[in-house]
Amino acid sequence: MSTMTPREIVHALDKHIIGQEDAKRAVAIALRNRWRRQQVEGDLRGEITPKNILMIGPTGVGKTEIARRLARLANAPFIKVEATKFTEVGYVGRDVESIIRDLVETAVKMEREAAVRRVRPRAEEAAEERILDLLLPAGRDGEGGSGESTRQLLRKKFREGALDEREIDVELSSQGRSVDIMTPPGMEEMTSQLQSLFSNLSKQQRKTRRLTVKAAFEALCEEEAGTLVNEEEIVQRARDAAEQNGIVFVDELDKVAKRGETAGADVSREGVQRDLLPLIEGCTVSTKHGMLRTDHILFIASGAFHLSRPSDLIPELQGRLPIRVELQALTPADFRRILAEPDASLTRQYEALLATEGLAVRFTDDGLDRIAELAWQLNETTENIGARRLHTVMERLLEDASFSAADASLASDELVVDAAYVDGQLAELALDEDLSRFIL
Ligand SMILES: Nc1ncnc2c1ncn2[C@@H]1O[C@H](COP(=O)(O)OP(=O)(O)OP(=O)(O)O)[C@@H](O)[C@H]1O
Repeated sequence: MSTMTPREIVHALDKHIIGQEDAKRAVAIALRNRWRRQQVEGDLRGEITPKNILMIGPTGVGKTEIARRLARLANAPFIKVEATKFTEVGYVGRDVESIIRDLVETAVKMEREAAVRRVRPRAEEAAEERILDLLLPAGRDGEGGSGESTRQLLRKKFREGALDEREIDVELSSQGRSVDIMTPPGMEEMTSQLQSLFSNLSKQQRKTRRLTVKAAFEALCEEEAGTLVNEEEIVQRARDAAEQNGIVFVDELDKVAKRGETAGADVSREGVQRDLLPLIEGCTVSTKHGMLRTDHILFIASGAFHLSRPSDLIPELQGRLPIRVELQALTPADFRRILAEPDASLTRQYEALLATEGLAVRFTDDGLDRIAELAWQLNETTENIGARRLHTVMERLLEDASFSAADASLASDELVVDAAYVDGQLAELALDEDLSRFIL
């Protein structure tokens, strides 16, 4: 459970998301409220339910990003779903309860990774012994002093990496490889039952494989870690994490809101809202890992609400999404900041990628201005896809450099991306509306 204060949370989000202060504040409060609830004693704690959030704003302005980063900060199980992907119960399609099943799966995966990290040192020790056994079969019989000293010598060599490339035969269990089973949508429960049946059947199989010492060590570490972790504990922790900490992001909620003029015409959309309601209000969902209560899961719904309004949602759902935040459309100035400021900003990513080829890319101030302006203009003239436009523009801008960076004959080992370079690469394309629709 995160103990960060709302101010600290917003500060941490600032490292990744430009602007959108209202939305950051809202999610920061929601996260802090979880910690607050844990401090409340007695029955009242169970009564306090999360205040779910409705984010309203055009596409590509950071709605998902804020929720995803929040979940990462809180180390909370997180899933994103699109409301339009679901169909009313009774119709062919995915039913909304699969959201909760997927959330638990995510939580199990997170807990398993954490458990494996915790037992890793012990797993490494055991794997090292098994490697030494394989390299020195005689040592296993305890040949006395000399065997032991050879073992120590090998151990030293192994730790120094001197044996990494040597090949050995190692016996590994083939457990863990899950069988993919296709069942019609809506039958996820059956899939998971069949899957566990098959994985039980394949459990005992062991296979000998020829691997390098390095690869064998990794494989043995995984196998040892598998025996050291406690599956029941993992599942229990995962269920707790999903119930108490889970965050579900429901995108495109506006698309299942009925519009005034077509009221009644689209029963199934309203049906999806009706099905979502119990999850948000708090119900029990049956999952592979047992029954799960949804009362304390935080729901963040989002949508552009261009054609419909939040008031077009069914009243019960409106009541369950009491916190409304509007995200602003991004300006060229925001684009410029998104390019350069976040911790892993696009410019930094390209700099790092091309640096591996010995090419130093430097973005000048006027270069960044120009990229931001171009991307913004393209959103205006073609389709507005928000900050996602920066990805396509940057890819195109640096395509030549990416292609030829590995050439030994490169004239210079520095590439200065200034306004002139940007214009040279993109201006012509950007002016041609038809062409840019396909390429940028
Ligand atoms: N305010 C912002 N600051 C930094 N990066 C942003 C911002 N807005 C969007 N981005 C970047 O743009 C991409 C798309 O944003 P995001 O997924 O949050 O869109 P969205 O608002 O949820 O849209 P949609 O409703 O279509 O899913 C992300 O990769 C993110 O890095």
